[in-house]
Amino acid sequence: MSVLKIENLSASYRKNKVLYDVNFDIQPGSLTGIVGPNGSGKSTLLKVMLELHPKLTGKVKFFNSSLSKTKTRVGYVPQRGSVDWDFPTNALDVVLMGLYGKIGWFKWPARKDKERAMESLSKMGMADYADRQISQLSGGQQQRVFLARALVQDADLYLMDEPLVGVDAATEAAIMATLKELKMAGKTVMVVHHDLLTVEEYFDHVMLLNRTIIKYGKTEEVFTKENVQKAYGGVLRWMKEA
Ligand SMILES: Nc1ncnc2c1ncn2[C@@H]1O[C@H](COP(=O)(O)OP(=O)(O)OP(=O)(O)O)[C@@H](O)[C@H]1O
Repeated sequence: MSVLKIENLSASYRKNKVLYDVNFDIQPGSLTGIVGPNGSGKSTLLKVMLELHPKLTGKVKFFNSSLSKTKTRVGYVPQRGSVDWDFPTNALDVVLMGLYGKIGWFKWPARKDKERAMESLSKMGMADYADRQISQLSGGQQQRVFLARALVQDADLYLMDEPLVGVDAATEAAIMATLKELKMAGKTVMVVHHDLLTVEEYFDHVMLLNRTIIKYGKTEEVFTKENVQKAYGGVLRWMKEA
């Protein structure tokens, strides 16, 4: 069973081609770190797959089908900075949005939906903040609310854009524990990640990206000095020698 298969994908912003010849078939049940230098197209890759930005060429298949037919099985955690946090809503409502695919946009959430959303907030240590306006949460708390929203959706594939950026050590540990639980439950998780020092500890698969796939596969096979330097243009000092 294929979870996410990409063929010959390319995309651009106006005339600036930022992704070309992208091909991969994600290992089901894997926890993959998407790693590459700034501007290498990591966020764009997620957005194009999720049809938030148009592709120029290529095929994107979720569960051997289209995104529109599999939407409730795909969870997305966007970059925190890409969201309007002044939007007047509270943490619980943000989490309830994760259920809308299932309960329908114009239906009032039932008590059990609220209970599920509260459970998910509790799991991320955010139950006490359910009624708090999202603009009044710290960055790390906002990130936890996003994770709670993804969890309540109970998707089979999660795409997360830098969930660990700007969070403290406790939040990072809580988020990583959650991602590992998702993996243990048989879910597939892909995470845009910046910290090369934690790649081996956190991810069983790595996708090295620099406008195209430099290498994708098991961490121990792919995350080598040679491949990482290829992805980063050879300017990177290999951290293991430091
Ligand atoms: N909305 C946009 N309009 C025009 N160009 C864009 C836009 N968003 C991204 N780009 C450009 O596309 C390229 C890829 O950007 P993208 O955000 O996908 O990279 P990234 O790997 O996620 O970067 P980072 O690690 O800095 O978050 C960059 O050169 C960027 O400047």
